[in-house]
Amino acid sequence: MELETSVYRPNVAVYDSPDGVEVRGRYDQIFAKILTREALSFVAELQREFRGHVKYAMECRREARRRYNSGAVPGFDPSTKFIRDGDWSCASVPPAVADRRVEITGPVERKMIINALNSGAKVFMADFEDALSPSWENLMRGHVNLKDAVDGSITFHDKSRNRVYKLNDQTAKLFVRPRGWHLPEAHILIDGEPATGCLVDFGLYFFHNYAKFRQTQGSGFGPFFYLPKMEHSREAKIWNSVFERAEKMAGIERGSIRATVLIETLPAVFQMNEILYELRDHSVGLNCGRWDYIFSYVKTFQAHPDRLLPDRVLVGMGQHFMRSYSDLLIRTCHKRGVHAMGGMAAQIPIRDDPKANEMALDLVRKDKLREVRAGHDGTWAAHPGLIPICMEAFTGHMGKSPNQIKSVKREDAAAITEEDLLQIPRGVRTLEGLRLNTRVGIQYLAAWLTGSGSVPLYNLMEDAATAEISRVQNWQWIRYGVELDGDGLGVRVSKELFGRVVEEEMERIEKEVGKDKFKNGMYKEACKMFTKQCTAPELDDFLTLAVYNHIVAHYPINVSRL
Ligand SMILES: CC(=O)SCCNC(=O)CCNC(=O)[C@H](O)C(C)(C)COP(=O)(O)OP(=O)(O)OC[C@H]1O[C@@H](n2cnc3c(N)ncnc32)[C@H](O)[C@@H]1OP(=O)(O)O
Ligand SMILES: O=CC(=O)O
Ligand SMILES: [Mg+2]
Repeated sequence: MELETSVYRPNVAVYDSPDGVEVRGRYDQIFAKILTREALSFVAELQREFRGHVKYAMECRREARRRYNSGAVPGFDPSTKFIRDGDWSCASVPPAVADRRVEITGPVERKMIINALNSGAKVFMADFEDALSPSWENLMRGHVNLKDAVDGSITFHDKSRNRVYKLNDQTAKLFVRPRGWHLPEAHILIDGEPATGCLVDFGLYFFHNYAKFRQTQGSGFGPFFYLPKMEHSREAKIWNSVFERAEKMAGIERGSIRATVLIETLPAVFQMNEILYELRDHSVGLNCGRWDYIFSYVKTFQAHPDRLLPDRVLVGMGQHFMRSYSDLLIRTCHKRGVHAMGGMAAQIPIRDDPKANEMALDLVRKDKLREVRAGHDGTWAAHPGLIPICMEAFTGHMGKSPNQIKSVKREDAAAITEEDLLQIPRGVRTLEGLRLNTRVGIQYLAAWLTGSGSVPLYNLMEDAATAEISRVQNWQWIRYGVELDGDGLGVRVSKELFGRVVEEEMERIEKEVGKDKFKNGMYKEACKMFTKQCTAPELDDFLTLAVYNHIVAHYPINVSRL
């Protein structure tokens, strides 16, 4: 089916919502097929059952933050040592997803979904998180797209190129990543309060797709999910209960739903066993979400001026704290019988410069070889053009084995300590680092405000996680007036210096994107927001949460009911 959303006609119809549920987003007949009374009732049930738990978990995050801000550092929890030391395993891996050597990721856009499913990757992670700007239109179209993808009818007609896209006979297995616990969905009010974004994402997707998915993709299992940005196992416990609730509603076996948790916050690295334990009936492993992890390192240590990061480009997987995290993740997953997934190299193909392209591909190749040799069972690709390289690295090492869960134990990683996981990254800080953060942060935010959650910038993939690093690093450097020691000039970062950098980088952006795009895009608004966040006395928790209201579009309702 081709997706054609209706032309907006104000106030002609409203969604058929159950009691206590108010949909404030634009009405569209196509969206109404997703926002059915039954599906909304399911979302409302989830919201009512779990909102107290979610609020408590968010309060615990704030409490932990207060402790870190008073000088504490995260570490292993003595009270859950029995879980770390215990002899237990997760449920066995469903055959449909035993082989996950290359997974492609991307936002839930129609053409991207078709391209990703056809890409030759084993898995496609359809993203409502880092790669999506969660506007009402993006979210609802995303659900329509996923439903069409799961039932196999999805097509897309690119009119400018007169090209029709449809699914191949063989496609990647679909995983869906709902938003993190922290993000509200302001277009759906439940009992007068914005719904929890991830419960909307999960609830709508699950409700409409579980039956078909299990039949066609999961060989009796599924649906499959990726779970982002958790900080503690109590958050995994909520997800486990959500899954059990959904399985009960659907009348399917407990343990049908499976999820891979991204370890992408610093506190969560100390909770990997505990997270797997909570989800042991529903787990298919952990993934190294390296970009959010770096962001989280800065956020966790926002009040620790002795733990400043060097230039963003220097914080890679070669840093001791990053390597330790990846090694410990592999050991933990394999001990518990599940996949240890690698992460995303940020390089993407460079079409107009063969030499630069070869260098970019070589960086990806090296990153993937490092991952597979370390024992990872699979990895992420940001772009279809990277899949052959990722495949080659993983297949070259693993051969026909679907994964390395049983063959690579990494017992040596048992010796990794809290100090290893927290070791301060090494490297210099430069004015160019400050400039690049500023240029990337502003352009990313401008894209996000106008509906794109992942964009190519300076030949790299940028999304919410990578842009967060730019924001918090600028904040940290300004807050502590750090010396730019890589320039040899002894310059310290100040609000004044940052102000000049912003002005100059805005001029550069205008030159690079052209006057028209600069005028019609939201660069000036993005600049204001980004500057405010970088110079705020208190660090905002999330870039996207702080500016979310700018993409909320409430439509008046109740004029007539169809
Ligand atoms: C830190 C993290 O969370 S990582 C996970 C979240 N981030 C992501 O998922 C980012 C995914 N990647 C992307 O969004 C894109 O690759 C971008 C934005 C970086 C670059 O996209 P583009 O500028 O469209 O790339 P480009 O023009 O080279 O695309 C060429 C073709 O590949 C397709 N393509 C590019 N990336 C993807 C993808 N990830 N999935 C499916 N198709 C893709 C394009 O749709 C285009 O298709 P077409 O030839 O049929 O028109
Ligand atoms: O979600 C992935 C990350 O690196 O962040
Ligand atoms: Mg992430």
